[in-house]
Amino acid sequence: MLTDLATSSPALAGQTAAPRVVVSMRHVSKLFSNGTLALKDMSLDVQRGEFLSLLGPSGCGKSTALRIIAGLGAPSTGQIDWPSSKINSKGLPEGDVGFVFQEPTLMPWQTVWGNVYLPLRLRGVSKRDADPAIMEVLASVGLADFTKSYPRELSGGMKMRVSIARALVTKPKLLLMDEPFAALDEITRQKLNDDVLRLWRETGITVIFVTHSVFESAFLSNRIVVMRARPGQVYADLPLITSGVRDENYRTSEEYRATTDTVSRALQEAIMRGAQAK
Ligand SMILES: Nc1ncnc2c1ncn2[C@@H]1O[C@H](COP(=O)(O)OP(=O)(O)OP(=O)(O)O)[C@@H](O)[C@H]1O
Repeated sequence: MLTDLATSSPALAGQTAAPRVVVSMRHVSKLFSNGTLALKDMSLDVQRGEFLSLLGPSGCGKSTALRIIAGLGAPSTGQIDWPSSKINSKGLPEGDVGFVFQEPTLMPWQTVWGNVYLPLRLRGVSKRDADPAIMEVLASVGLADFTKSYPRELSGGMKMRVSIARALVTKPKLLLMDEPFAALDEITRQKLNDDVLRLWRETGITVIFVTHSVFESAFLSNRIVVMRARPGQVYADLPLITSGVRDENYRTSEEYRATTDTVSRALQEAIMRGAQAK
């Protein structure tokens, strides 16, 4: 029998309430000052507990959409709504959003502990009070034994784990990830995919994950939003159903292969539409 991955998540199993919208893009367009229309009339409701991938060709506006959701850029027209969050004076849900970029952007002069402390320090939390949360999140990403290490002593994958821990230490409701594993080798990438999926299941956090990779999006997501370019828009919105846990066996299953076929086709169509609009 087919089961939605979200309902097989222990963190979500007890949540019987109707899905709630965490963030909503309403007719968002973005025209940059150089005349590039990066997004045109993009609307998207992200439901609580979803693992949603934004997939699309280079330049279709994935990062622009994510940055607008994060408040790192304003829409030219349209708006972002946070129906289930308290909003601060800047129109943002204070403390409710974590961001992981493609580059880990760690402070080289700080230890792993010090880097993960940053968001709590900015909120005025003392080192002593912050320590339990930092140790917990570092354990959850497998770095409990590296608290005193400096970034230069870590591998690329470990640096990315620090970046994820830093984004999670404030326990945000929504985690935004912009091609976080694109620069990593395939084995490290698969391991981090497993870890992110486990963290998602354990915490019930909502994730928006930007990627170019059909395989990565099909492995991780329970919803894939395929974007087309020129202008950036939603081309297809694909709910993903899986019969069980997404693990090593799933990677080689017929079900995964069929899913990647479907997603690849949608992406090819989206690319063709973008090319026709050139
Ligand atoms: N600050 C900016 N000023 C002008 N144009 C920009 C700016 N940022 C992005 N763009 C343009 O907007 C379009 C969308 O860019 P964006 O980075 O959002 O795409 P993307 O889908 O994330 O691409 P990629 O997958 O290659 O990272 C591109 O044409 C890009 O050149």
